[in-house]
Amino acid sequence: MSQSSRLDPASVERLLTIELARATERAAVAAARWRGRGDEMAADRAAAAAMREELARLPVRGRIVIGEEESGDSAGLPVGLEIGAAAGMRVELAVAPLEGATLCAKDQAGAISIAAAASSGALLQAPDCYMDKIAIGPGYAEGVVDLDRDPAENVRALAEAKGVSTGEITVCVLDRPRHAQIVSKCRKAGACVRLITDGDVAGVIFVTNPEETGVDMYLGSGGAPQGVLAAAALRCAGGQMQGRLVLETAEQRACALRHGLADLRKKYGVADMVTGDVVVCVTGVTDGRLVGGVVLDKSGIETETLVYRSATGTVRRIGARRRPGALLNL
Ligand SMILES: O=P(O)(O)OC[C@H]1O[C@](O)(COP(=O)(O)O)[C@@H](O)[C@@H]1O
Repeated sequence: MSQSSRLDPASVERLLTIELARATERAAVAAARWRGRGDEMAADRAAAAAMREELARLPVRGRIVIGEEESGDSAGLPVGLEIGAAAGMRVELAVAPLEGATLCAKDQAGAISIAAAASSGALLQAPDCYMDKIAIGPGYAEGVVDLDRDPAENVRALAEAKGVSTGEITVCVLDRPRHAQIVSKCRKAGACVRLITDGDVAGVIFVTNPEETGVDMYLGSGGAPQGVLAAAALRCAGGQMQGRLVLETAEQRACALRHGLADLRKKYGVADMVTGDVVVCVTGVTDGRLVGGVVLDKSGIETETLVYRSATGTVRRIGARRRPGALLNL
């Protein structure tokens, strides 16, 4: 009998908090070797291969539901891949071995490695399309902001709920031409807009800790798979999020239907995107407001990882230091 089959699901889930951290740590270290080298693909590939090796050791029967689109790379992490060492509990995995590949390639702040594990059927199988997103942190009444409201109205409602002026609200937005309206409306309402060039998973997660990150609200469209990863973190750390798929092509619509998403205009809340308990790990690749980046030097390798667990709402910050050369067997 394998070890995992002797463990009850709750114990497996607790074990996953550290085992999953190993996977994001290892991917982050692999990606960090490519920081500033201008090669996004190489950084992506290195992170995926490293994460795959570590996920293969998980004491579960895992299946990737959010991952890479079919790349044909045998070391990658495509959607549908069955992975894990044991024949025990079935687990769904959502992964972005390197989220913010451009940030990594340019050695800019905010590149992370992220993975989430949940029980079978718990994660929304978002197709590879955009998602319109709005998110705020914990402690507010449900519905204080809404995806279908004007950005200025959302800024005013959040300021009122927070008991501050709109000038004290900071909205994080991906710096894209498609967001020009959102940016100008938020600014006109008096809010400060923090533009990020990439990495909206971290952008959304910022709202869970406004004291540290300075971000009260996230607005705009980014990847739908990234939306599910961010929702998983919010399921653990608290906060509200709404997301709606932006299905522009017939292929994307067909893919959504194949994944069982019958209502293509549905506004998903956190609990719709992640319906059960989840564990989420985020390791920094480059320095960022959420986590510090990998430190690689003669004396060793340091990583910083945030580990979120929805069952208890625990958020751990794990700093790890390894001997030089310990890279391949973290
Ligand atoms: O660059 P686009 O097309 O606006 O897409 C936005 C998406 O790209 C990212 O900025 C980076 O994603 P990658 O790491 O896959 O390049 C995401 O965080 C975001 O959801």
